[in-house]
Amino acid sequence: MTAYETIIVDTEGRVGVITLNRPKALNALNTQLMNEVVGAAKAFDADPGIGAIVLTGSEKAFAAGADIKEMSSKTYSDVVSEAFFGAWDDLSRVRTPIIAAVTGYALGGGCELAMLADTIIAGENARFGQPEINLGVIPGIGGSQRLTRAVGKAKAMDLVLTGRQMKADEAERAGLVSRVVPTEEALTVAKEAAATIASKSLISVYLAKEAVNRAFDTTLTEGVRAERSLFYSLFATEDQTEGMAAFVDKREPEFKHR
Ligand SMILES: CC(C)(O)CC(=O)SCCNC(=O)CCNC(=O)[C@H](O)C(C)(C)COP(=O)(O)OP(=O)(O)OC[C@H]1O[C@@H](n2cnc3c(N)ncnc32)[C@H](O)[C@@H]1OP(=O)(O)O
Repeated sequence: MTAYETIIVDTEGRVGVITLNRPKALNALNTQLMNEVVGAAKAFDADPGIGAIVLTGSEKAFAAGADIKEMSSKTYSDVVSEAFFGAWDDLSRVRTPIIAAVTGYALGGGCELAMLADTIIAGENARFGQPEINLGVIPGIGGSQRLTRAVGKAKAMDLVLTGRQMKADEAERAGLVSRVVPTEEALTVAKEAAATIASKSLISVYLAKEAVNRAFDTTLTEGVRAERSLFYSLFATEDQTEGMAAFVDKREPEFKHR
């Protein structure tokens, strides 16, 4: 069992749960927390017993951004030589689907961390924003890119340039979050969605995630070609045989993840 100081790690069946746990600092993302979250996510990803990951915070704050107190004294040479925030990029290489259950503040790096997940389920009290402009900087964990892809240029410019906060209902209309639910239900709904994903064939889940992500970094023609190739490859798996046989036999499939 790995001991963590800034997160709580748990499993429920085939679902891994990572809870940010720096309540006094509204889950501000310091270097230790970054390394712990990334380490826990990678450990879940390496575990074939885990089929989906839920990432969450507290009711008041998913995360109020990068730790401004840690960041405030850094110089240009510090951030370059440390490759500051670089470890967060590892989350985008996790193949196991990650669902962010967001309640409260998801600001700056908090919003960027939620967007590093594959989908976001928000409580009604969630507040999203990229307020870095108020600190004399800009987003640094992919916010200018992922937010723009999620909500389009007009709203991304609005949020990044004004630093204003966006409520959950606006975030849902804009396409940033997949569902808004009562605040106290957000974690439960996220865990249920994760359990549903974890009940599928892990191989098809990996390839489904890869196919959707292709849409963000290639042309439509190349993306459709990549999807077709991934689709064909699934006909080499036992789970495709089982999944289709189960439908024909009118029974539930028993996936073996191979
Ligand atoms: C990663 C990059 C490059 O994209 C950059 C960033 O992420 S920059 C950070 C962006 N986030 C912010 O600018 C939000 C900063 N926080 C706030 O504006 C407020 O805390 C709030 C609106 C989220 C909540 O306000 P309130 O309820 O009044 O609580 P506070 O008293 O302000 O906060 C409680 C406690 O938490 C500490 N805190 C909050 N946010 C951070 C943070 N981002 N970094 C470090 N510490 C944070 C705050 O200082 C308070 O602690 P004490 O000072 O009382 O010990």
